[in-house]
Amino acid sequence: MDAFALKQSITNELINAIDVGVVVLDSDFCVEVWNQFMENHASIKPADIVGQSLFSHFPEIDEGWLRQKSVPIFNLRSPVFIIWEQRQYLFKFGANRPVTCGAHHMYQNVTMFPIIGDNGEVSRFCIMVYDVTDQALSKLGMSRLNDELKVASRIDGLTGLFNRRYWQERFEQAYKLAKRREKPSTALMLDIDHFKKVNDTYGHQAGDSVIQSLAHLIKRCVRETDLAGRYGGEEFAVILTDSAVDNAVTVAERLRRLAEHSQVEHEGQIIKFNISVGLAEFSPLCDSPMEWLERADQALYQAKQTGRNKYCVWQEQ
Ligand SMILES: Nc1nc2c(ncn2[C@@H]2O[C@H](COP(=O)(O)OP(=O)(O)OP(=O)(O)O)[C@@H](O)[C@H]2O)c(=O)[nH]1
Repeated sequence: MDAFALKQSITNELINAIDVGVVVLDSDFCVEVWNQFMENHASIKPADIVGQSLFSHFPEIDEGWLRQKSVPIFNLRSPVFIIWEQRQYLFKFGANRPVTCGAHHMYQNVTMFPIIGDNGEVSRFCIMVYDVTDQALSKLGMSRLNDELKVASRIDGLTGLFNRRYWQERFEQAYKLAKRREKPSTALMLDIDHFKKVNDTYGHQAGDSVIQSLAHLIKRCVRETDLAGRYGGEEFAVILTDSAVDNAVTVAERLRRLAEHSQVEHEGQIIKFNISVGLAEFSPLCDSPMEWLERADQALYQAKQTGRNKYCVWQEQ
């Protein structure tokens, strides 16, 4: 075997041994080389595809798109890269381990580069297909996990409402928005009356059920665009966006009445509870978000001082 034939034979061996898809196409996208990887994954033998159009075997490949993508290979002699984040795959191959890895198809990174002939012209090009399924799934899994963690870090575990830290973050935005807009918004602070007695009489778990029950009522009464959060143990804060205090008192009264008529069942016992509510409409005179919220808190204090199981609206004096 002469040196050229030896080199040719080694090249063929290598092309078939590597765990990467190798396809050589002429300028009309007819297949010239189809390696073992491609045969294994496409279940098409080289003899059944060489000399034929790639598109006739893979109708799922967008012909116009791939032809357009390959223009720089011929015009500029530059390679082209397609990563799985842009397009999950070029060839629709099944995943190697669909059950254990959880993917329905193989994610691929693809490199296409020109093959320059003896005459210096580019009349064919090579496509290399890399199986990056594991890498893609771990990145996708990681970003899903991050999204879940982000949601979990904002939600109060007991009630499913926003926790205090996230609620405050959103409240600051609501305050800025209220400052810029003409439409009024109203802050509500709610607190369960004599809640210590509920805990002392029925136990802490029963108390938790009461808190959950009130959270459920709040979710029922406010709009999706409103901002509801668990502010402390048995204290909740709600911003009713685009609601003047006249409308907000209707919501507060509905909530108060729902609480008054609700019954929480805990280990065969029926627990009844009441709430007090403080309301304060946004005023441009509030120099900070906390000043606005403190007004609602002062109104809540007044409701507690003047009998509980009622709402009070903040007033200047
Ligand atoms: N079960 C339960 N109790 C809590 C939780 N967080 C705070 N508490 C209890 O809530 C009670 C709040 O009591 P107080 O602040 O004295 O208020 P109150 O008894 O509701 O009285 P008023 O608000 O004045 O009507 C305390 O006993 C806390 O231990 C919680 O997550 N679960």
